[in-house]
Amino acid sequence: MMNRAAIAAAEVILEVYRRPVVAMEKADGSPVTEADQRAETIILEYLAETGLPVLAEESVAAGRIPELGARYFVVDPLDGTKEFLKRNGEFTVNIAYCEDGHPVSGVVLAPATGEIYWGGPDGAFAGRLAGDAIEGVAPLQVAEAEHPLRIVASRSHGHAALAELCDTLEVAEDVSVGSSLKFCLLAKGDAQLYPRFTPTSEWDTAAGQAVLQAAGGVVLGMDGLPLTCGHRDDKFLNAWFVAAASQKLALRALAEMLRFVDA
Ligand SMILES: Nc1ncnc2c1ncn2[C@@H]1O[C@H](COP(=O)(O)O)[C@@H](OP(=O)(O)O)[C@H]1O
Ligand SMILES: [Mg+2]
Repeated sequence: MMNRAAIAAAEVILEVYRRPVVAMEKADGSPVTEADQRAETIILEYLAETGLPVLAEESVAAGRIPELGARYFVVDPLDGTKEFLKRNGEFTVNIAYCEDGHPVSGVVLAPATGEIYWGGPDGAFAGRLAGDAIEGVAPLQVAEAEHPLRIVASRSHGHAALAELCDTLEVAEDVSVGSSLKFCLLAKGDAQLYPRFTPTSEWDTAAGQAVLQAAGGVVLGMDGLPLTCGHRDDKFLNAWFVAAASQKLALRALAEMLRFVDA
């Protein structure tokens, strides 16, 4: 059902993507487009069948914050709006299902390329959209190889500490990519580490986290525990985190990242 909702949202996003796009500015200064809003409306229609609350980026921006119980969805209808506006294809539809604050399952779909990644208790999978169908479905599994280490980072939100971390951890290659596709690169074994030094919201990470966890990876906050959702008092913002192919690698990176906290 989450996959169907994401596919329907992707169709609307592509329709907008094919014509000249006009960006508006949200209250927090970040860009939003007609695609973000229309995609979210469609996803909410699909998820309404479940009767569960939905924490969704554009609804929250408009002041519609649901009362979250133990089970709810977290939605970013268009993650990587900056990449969407740059027309580089690196934007995604994200839907996660959470229980007791933990992302349990999720889907990340890149409309421009048709790549779809999903994961949950039954494992993690990737495929490619062919109309409404998904073809070439294959299981996802992280690749833990620690040397050479491949690191992924935000294309639009870098941080000075990243260069130093790359030196310390003997990183072979660093790849920049927009949006939650970074989690998917780890899930499919193309990279091992995604350290995030700049803020994100829960809807930017929940679906990618579910996919990565289902593929054998981890997403840890600075306390060394898996990231959790539903933090209304923090305005649903995540602090720094690290996503990695293994717990061991995540903890090694965290030890380095802690040196930069408040630096
Ligand atoms: N200061 C900030 N506070 C909260 N989230 C931020 C932020 N700066 C960037 N982000 C988030 O980072 C996302 C993009 O990630 P990346 O830089 O890895 O591509 C954006 O998603 P949207 O495009 O959905 O707004 C946005 O939510
Ligand atoms: Mg986002």
